[in-house]
Amino acid sequence: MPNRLWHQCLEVLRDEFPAQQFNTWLRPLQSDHREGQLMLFAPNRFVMDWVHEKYLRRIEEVLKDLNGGQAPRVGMKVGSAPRESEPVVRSELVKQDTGKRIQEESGGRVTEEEKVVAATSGGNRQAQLNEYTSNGGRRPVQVEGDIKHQSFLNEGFTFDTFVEGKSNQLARAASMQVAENPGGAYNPLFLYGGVGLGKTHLMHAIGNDIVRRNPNAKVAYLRSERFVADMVKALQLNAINEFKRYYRSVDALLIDDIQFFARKERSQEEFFHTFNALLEGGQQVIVTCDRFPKEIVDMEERLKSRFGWGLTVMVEPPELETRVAILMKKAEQTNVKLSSEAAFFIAQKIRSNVRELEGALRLVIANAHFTGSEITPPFIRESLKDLLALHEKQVSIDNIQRTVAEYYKIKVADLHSKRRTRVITRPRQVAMALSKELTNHSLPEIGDAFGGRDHTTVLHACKKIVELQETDPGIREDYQNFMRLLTT
Ligand SMILES: Nc1ncnc2c1ncn2[C@@H]1O[C@H](COP(=O)(O)OP(=O)(O)OP(=O)(O)O)[C@@H](O)[C@H]1O
Repeated sequence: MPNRLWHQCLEVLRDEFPAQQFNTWLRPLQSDHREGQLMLFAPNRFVMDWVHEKYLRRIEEVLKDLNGGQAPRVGMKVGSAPRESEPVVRSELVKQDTGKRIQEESGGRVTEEEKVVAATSGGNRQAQLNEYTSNGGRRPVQVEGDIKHQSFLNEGFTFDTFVEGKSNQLARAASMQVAENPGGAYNPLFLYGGVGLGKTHLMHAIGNDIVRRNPNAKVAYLRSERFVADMVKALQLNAINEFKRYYRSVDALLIDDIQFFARKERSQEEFFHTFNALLEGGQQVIVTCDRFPKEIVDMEERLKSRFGWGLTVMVEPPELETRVAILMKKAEQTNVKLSSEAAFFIAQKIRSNVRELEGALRLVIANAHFTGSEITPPFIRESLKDLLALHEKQVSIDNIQRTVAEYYKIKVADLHSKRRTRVITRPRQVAMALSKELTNHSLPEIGDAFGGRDHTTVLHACKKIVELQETDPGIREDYQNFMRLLTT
């Protein structure tokens, strides 16, 4: 039966919850609606428990409203929806494979847990938790040769050296869980987000922690290009079976920047089978990417769908306090005294990503060493002169207007015009708020740049956008995208 009801419910929830929460917990759910019962399928036990605890009540309310005041019975299961009832939803919603297909592709063994939760009735939570424990034994690991794959891990990237903030809290917590219990509830773990935000760091931290807990664990870390190169070499040398055996023998496979698999069909195919074999064997897979799985272009649907079976978590750009904390931590690691005033000054100037933030700090420290100076805001301004000039040059009002117009598919001239329809005023307000945040122009200067508007109009726009970011997940997501587009 078509899942129109669930589709409509998702559309409502999409507007109610922040994009990260929606993408992590609600978007991956599949549904099957028949005979007055709506069954929701979660990719794993953890997601099921979380949804059950945090969102189910709201889901039921929305369904009731949408269904003319009559709530369907709602159940939850770990697994995939039967094929014929896959959701007829907007293309970007996750569409996953059926249990039947897994069975065929994984040689007849279904690995998912099929325990049903009486989702509506509150149920006995302890009993539920007890029910979810069976996931098959871990396959004994055989490793080819004596290659020490741990050596690919950067030992400096640990949980201890990773600074927690609102932007990475969930990703860090999930990563720590994976390190504690590899091959367990979050398999695969899919970490995504913009460049230089700590995805690789977290991935290594997991690998390092797995090895610390179990020195015999075989952890393979590699960037996706390396997987491709290894495979090509194996094909040339007629050694593809060894290649397969090797990658299927590890306890944890960590693949960085999976987006580079785009258009590499054979590699995707090979990875798909490796991936299945590992999940089937209870071995951990961790993947990082610069975007949400569904948004990766030129990647096979079945692979993208498989990424969503475990936990998909976004790493966001760090907010000011986290940037300050990161700088303090990095300075401490290099035994450099950095006042909070100095850290704050750098963090305010460099907003793009952590890699740039580190680069700026390195530059300041090196200059301080050479000149024997104290690290003060004027000294920092001088040391980072070129870098800041570059930033200021890049983020001009012009640039903001072009980016915003392109994003919302309107003309730059519309932003200057007197037109007051919603499709124009909202982007105009967003562009004004961005100009205030990212440039040093005054309110009257910004007003001038938007067709000679009064500075109070600019002020109103800035307030409005702050307000909307609190209440409208769509605007919040747009704004974050702009910050990323304009500052990285
Ligand atoms: N929260 C954090 N605490 C401490 N250091 C961090 C944090 N986030 C990022 N870093 C540091 O920033 C640098 C860049 O991080 P990393 O290489 O993990 O980024 P990434 O998200 O994998 O980027 P890319 O997509 O370009 O590979 C690293 O040196 C890392 O240690």
